[in-house]
Amino acid sequence: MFASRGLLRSSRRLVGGISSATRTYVNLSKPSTSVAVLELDRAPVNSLSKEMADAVSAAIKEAEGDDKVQALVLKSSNPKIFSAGLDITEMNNPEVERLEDFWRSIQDLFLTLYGSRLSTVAAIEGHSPAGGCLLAMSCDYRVMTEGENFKIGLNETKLGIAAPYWLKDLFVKTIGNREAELGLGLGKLYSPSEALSVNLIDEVVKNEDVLEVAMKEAETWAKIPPKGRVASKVMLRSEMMDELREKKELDVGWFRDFIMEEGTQKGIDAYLKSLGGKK
Ligand SMILES: CCCCC/C=C\C/C=C\C/C=C/C(=O)SCCNC(=O)CCNC(=O)[C@H](O)C(C)(C)COP(=O)(O)OP(=O)(O)OC[C@H]1O[C@@H](n2cnc3c(N)ncnc32)[C@H](O)[C@@H]1OP(=O)(O)O
Repeated sequence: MFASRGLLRSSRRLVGGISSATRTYVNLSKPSTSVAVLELDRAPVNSLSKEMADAVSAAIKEAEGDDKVQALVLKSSNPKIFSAGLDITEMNNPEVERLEDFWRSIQDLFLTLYGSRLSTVAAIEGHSPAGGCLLAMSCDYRVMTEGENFKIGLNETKLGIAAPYWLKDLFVKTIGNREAELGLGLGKLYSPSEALSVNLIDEVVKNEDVLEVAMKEAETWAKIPPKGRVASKVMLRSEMMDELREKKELDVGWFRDFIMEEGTQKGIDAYLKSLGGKK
């Protein structure tokens, strides 16, 4: 069971020290010996394009490459938006090859974050729909800023699309089957207090406290001896990860066929135009 690929990843290939390394779309820093902070920084809404997904995966691997680092806080440079989810423009009238590569990058990001040897704490600043919720649910602990207008959840059905089976599985694991049926079917977006009540998040805090609370939580996780902690994480997460690894290309095909359908394209186009009322 412990042989699950990905978790307990070798760090030999990876860059060692992290000193406020800044790269496109993400900022990686190490404010304490054992905790790294990965800031999502793709204006205006931290949507996940292929390049953004690749940048986040690379930064997680870089943090893992420092043997002293045991925990990672995932935050946003935007205090009102953690992540608006997948970059919808990637799915709007796409080139097929690019669409498939985009999906592989999203799969890899999920496998990298969900399977990280690091304890991961999401500091959810503001909105976190769909792919944003995926990022948050892939972490070990979730702290969200208060404000009932902020929303988190899986709203895919409202765009005329469906969450892939592995995201559905993650949702069920996080909030249970009945609430997932309601949440997925209705494309429900939860306020912080609602999200807390269904265990989609673990804590609601004041905006100004979110990073401090997340850092404190990360320090707590970082103190747990890693051998047992990582082995426990493998036991809890490897089955889902192994299944996706086996079905990766099948899943790419399902995604491509679903997105390329004329009806899906009409729905995505209409949704994109409604956003901000500008497109
Ligand atoms: C059975 C087979 C299954 C196959 C699987 C198929 C598909 C499922 C795939 C994966 C699951 C995950 C899916 C997703 O993540 S889809 C994305 C869902 N996200 C959303 O619905 C959020 C949309 N955005 C918003 O609601 C708002 O932008 C906000 C986050 C609440 C912020 O609001 P605010 O008022 O501050 O900003 P604007 O709305 O004015 O937006 C500013 C600017 O950004 C553009 N934008 C917003 N979100 C996205 C996005 N996700 N992708 C791309 N672009 C986005 C918006 O259009 C504005 O642009 P403009 O040029 O007009 O300034």
